[in-house]
Amino acid sequence: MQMELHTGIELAIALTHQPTLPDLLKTATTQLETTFGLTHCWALELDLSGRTLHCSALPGEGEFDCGDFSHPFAHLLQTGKARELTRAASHRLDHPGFQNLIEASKRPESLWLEPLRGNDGRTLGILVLCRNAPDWSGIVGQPLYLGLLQLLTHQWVAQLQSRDQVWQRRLLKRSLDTLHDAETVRKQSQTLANTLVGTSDVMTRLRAQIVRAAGSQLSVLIQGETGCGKDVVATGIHELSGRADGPMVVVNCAAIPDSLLESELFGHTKGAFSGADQAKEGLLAQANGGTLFLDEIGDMPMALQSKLLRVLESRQFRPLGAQKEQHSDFRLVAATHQPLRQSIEDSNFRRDLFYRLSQFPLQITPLRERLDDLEPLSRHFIRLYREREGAGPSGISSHALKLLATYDFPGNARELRNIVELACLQTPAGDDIQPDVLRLTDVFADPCTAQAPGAEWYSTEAAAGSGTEEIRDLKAAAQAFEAAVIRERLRQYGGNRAQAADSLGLPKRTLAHKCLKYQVTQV
Ligand SMILES: Nc1ncnc2c1ncn2[C@@H]1O[C@H](COP(=O)(O)OP(=O)(O)OP(=O)(O)O)[C@@H](O)[C@H]1O
Repeated sequence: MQMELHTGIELAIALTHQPTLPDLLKTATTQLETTFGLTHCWALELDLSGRTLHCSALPGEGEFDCGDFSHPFAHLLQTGKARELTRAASHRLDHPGFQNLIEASKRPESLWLEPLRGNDGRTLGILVLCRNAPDWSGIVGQPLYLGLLQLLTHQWVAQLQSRDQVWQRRLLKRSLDTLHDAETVRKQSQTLANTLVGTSDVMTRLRAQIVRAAGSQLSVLIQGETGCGKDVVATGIHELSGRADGPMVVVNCAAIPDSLLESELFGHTKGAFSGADQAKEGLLAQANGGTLFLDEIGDMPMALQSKLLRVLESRQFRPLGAQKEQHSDFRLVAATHQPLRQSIEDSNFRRDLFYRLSQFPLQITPLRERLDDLEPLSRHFIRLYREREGAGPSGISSHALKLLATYDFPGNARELRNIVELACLQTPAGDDIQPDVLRLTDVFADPCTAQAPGAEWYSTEAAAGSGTEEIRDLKAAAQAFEAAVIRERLRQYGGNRAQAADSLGLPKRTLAHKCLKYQVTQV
């Protein structure tokens, strides 16, 4: 009796000290084997779904489907009653998993199958006791055996409960993380809304995407029509990123002549080529620790595209004339108004570079497809005008907004800004902009066909000094004049940009950029 008590206490201590359920089951089965002289003891655990019994100690799969009555465990779980299974009976069952268990138990003479339930009523699993003697009454009737089962089920339930708690905690943490993530995105999107204005659904989604892009190190490719805000988006990415304190280096690939673009990007040593009197640090090096924004990437010459691809793979580059490679840690943002997939088809853009650039693609919807943004954008441009000029209209009337909504804005937000600024000039300070001051034809349109009131001030005659009284914004007038000259010259050369550029003393690339900027597309 003393001996039995001693064994019982030792077993109880061992069972209560197991940190996990597998440890508990391993200890319990080993203790049962040694205490009751069993050849084997297996513990089968019912999974969370309640459909499968698992026994990790068994070789092979060790899984039993609770709906499969070709093994005895399904029946046992259904009745909830313990029973003996003789060797003869066990041989008749041809379930492969069960035969595997019999084999691993060295084909014992008798098995005792004990279903286990917790005191909270849930089914926990099954104990399989094996020995080479019939008649289990000497074991399963013993108080030590019954006490052990009670302790085992108690500990088993406790383990499941703590596993549930860990699981619950994990679930809670995951949902808190998601909430926290959503809150960060919401706050940063709100900040971004001060510069990237718009209340349309697409704009709201775009801002959230920008925040996510900013939080990653992925290369971003921004695509969208001219004037739709690609620069604003690129700046937003830089400013919301961890590199905001570093430099943002902007390169307009369309504005720099082909022959200079490579040395501008990579830099050069002194004497690397004729005219290189001084060594010059390239823009790649200058972007170290910050963001490199390659605008109009679609205009990058093919030869340079291969070199850029190599830089993007290693962040290593060699300045022209240099012996050694340099390293620059920059984050790349690229933008284009060109349909790059078409350029790839036309063999003007490298497919591998496209995939490298567009790890995080962002598409900006044209303004005409997000008319909800017209009002907030117009008010934003009026505010900017007032801040710059010190006075201006207080807002814009609903009729004026209705008129704006009828226009399709080929020049997108840039064109809206020009229209609003021109209207600001003609609206008394403190009033609202009215429809009659909205010039809804392209201010850079052909002067010969322009319908807008006052359009004549930017005809080529303006250059001769006549009709300039109405000019209130010299910069806009000068740009309009430039656009008119380019358009005329292109017409003169039948659309041949090389000849038109030559006749104006401009590199072809500069002319191309100006055409883009002023939307000179047809001649
Ligand atoms: N959502 C916006 N909120 C506030 N300003 C905007 C927005 N979109 C564009 N703008 C303004 O419109 C003008 C043109 O924008 P931006 O230069 O970013 O366009 P872009 O797509 O880069 O043009 P391009 O194709 O010519 O390079 C800028 O003055 C910019 O500040």
